[in-house]
Amino acid sequence: MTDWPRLIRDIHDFPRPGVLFKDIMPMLADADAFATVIDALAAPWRDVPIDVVMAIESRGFLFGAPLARALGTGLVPLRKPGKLPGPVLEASYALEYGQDTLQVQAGAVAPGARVLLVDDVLATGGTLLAARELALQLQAEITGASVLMEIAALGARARWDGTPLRAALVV
Ligand SMILES: O=P(O)(O)OC[C@H]1O[C@H](OP(=O)(O)OP(=O)(O)O)[C@H](O)[C@@H]1O
Ligand SMILES: Nc1ncnc2[nH]cnc12
Repeated sequence: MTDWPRLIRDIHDFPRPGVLFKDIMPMLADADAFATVIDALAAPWRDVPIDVVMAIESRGFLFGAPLARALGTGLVPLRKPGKLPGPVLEASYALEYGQDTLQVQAGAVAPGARVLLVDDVLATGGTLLAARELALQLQAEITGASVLMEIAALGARARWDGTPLRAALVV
């Protein structure tokens, strides 16, 4: 099996001074690593009923789409403002190095749909909590969340809602 974590680079002071940025691009470019990572993300959910993967723009799309295929679910993208034709629901949030807003199309899933939230990096958790808020606005049932990498020192897990939160790698 590929030692994929070694393909994630630490970049100091990006995109802002003081941030240690985890650069996943070399890992994505490696065929074995990418395949291993998608398998690892899918493994905890194989026997869990899930209707839809909700993936967060933009790096979350890189994992959400293949994960949805691996699990045989639908895919609902949560997008940055101005990308989705309306009507849309939205949630604004702070992340490790800025502020942003996510949107989802109203009615994107039926009330009660079982949703898995997917992103690449869990840092402060602001982004994932905004995704959760959108799922709740849609009256979805949050089955859990999956991320490639959790930066544990930033404390997101303590802010999470208690549903299963899986990380393929914790640093
Ligand atoms: O846990 P948090 O502190 O909220 O940070 C995590 C988020 O930060 C990055 O997104 P970014 O907004 O940089 O967008 P990108 O995926 O388009 O690069 C990353 O892809 C996560 O979505
Ligand atoms: N330190 C970090 N590295 C990569 N992506 C991030 N998103 C938020 N914080 C991040």
